[in-house]
This record gives sequence, C-alpha cells and structure tokens, in this order.
Amino acid sequence: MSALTVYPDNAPNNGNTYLDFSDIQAQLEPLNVRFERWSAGFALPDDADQDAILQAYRQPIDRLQKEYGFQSVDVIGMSPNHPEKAALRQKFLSEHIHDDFEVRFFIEGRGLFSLHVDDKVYCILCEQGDLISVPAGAKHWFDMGKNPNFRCIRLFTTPDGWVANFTGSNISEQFPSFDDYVQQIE
Ligand SMILES: CSCCC(=O)/C(O)=C/O
Ligand SMILES: [Fe+2]
Ligand code: NI
Repeated sequence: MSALTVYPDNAPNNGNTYLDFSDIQAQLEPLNVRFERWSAGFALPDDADQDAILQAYRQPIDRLQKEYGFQSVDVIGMSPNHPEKAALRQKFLSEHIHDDFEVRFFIEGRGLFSLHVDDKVYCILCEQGDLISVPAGAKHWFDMGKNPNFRCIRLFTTPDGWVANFTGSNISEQFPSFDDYVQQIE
C-alpha cells in the first residue's frame, strides 16, 4: 500500500498520514511532485538485466522521455541477500539535492522517499507501480530498509545520471526509517 505522512520538520512524532491515492496526490501536487500509479504488469525474471527491463518498459519510458526530454535512464535495484545492501542503503540515507528533475518508477518492491520542503517533511512509501518525481533542488533522502527489495527505473534530465549534493543536515536520522514506517502503517 502506498502511503504519505506529512510532519512538521521539527516534530517527527506528529504526522498526518494519507493512504488514499488521490489524497496523496493532492498533498504532493502543490510541491510539484508527480505521483502516479502505472501498470507494472510485467513478470520479469529475477535475473532480468537492465537492457531487458528497459526493453519491457520501452513504451512508458519513451512517453516520459518525450514529455520531459530525459537524457539518461538506468535501473537500480536491491535484494535482501545482496552483500552490498548496507553500503547502497547508506548512499541515499542523508539529506541531499539534485540539480536536475528526476523521475523514479518502481517496477517491483518498495522504498521510502522523504522530501523536506519548507518547514515540512513528506515521507512517501512508494510501492510497485508507483511513479514519483523529485523536483530539481528539492531536499530529500531515500531509505530502502535493512532488507531491501525493490527495482526502480530512474530517468534523469542530465546525461550524467545520479549526482547528489549533500546538505550536511542530519534531519533524516530524526524521521522514520523504512522499517519503522512500514511497521507504523501496517
Ligand atoms: C529509488 S531510486 C534510488 C534512490 C535515488 O535514485 C535517489 O535519487 C534518492 O534520492
Ligand atoms: Fe534523488
Ligand atoms: Ni536523491
């Protein structure tokens, strides 16, 4: 189930949670965050490589590339038994920004995006089929959890792919981790 909790950025215990998809969209729209449910209706084998995944999702990727002029695309994923899971998780855990506008499409599994906009934090649990955009310059972090299980298509408006500028803030440590958030809403 997709979910959103909106917190004051100084009150991580005082959030409002939205579970209805259109309520989530309505909360995110003023931030220029696009949140959509796409059909991820392909049963891809676990060992499908990046090319096979991009081929399977050619049509929706082409549509997005035309709409936004994306210049690069990749597939990122993690599984619970991957030896590098802790290192990859750590990479996205601290607050950062990107200079470019980005889109993420969860073809499998789930993960927690948290956006810090003005004086609020928006924790968004994305699941299979969810498409989320992160506006250029929006402060955010991403937690895949202790036992990550997801695959995601990422579209970038620069040819360089994923480039992050870390803000130096430790705010992400004060807000729910993926595992705590899932426990809270389930
Ligand atoms: C869910 S895609 C992996 C994380 C990522 O690309 C990103 O930009 C996190 O902030
Ligand atoms: Fe990002
Ligand atoms: Ni990021």
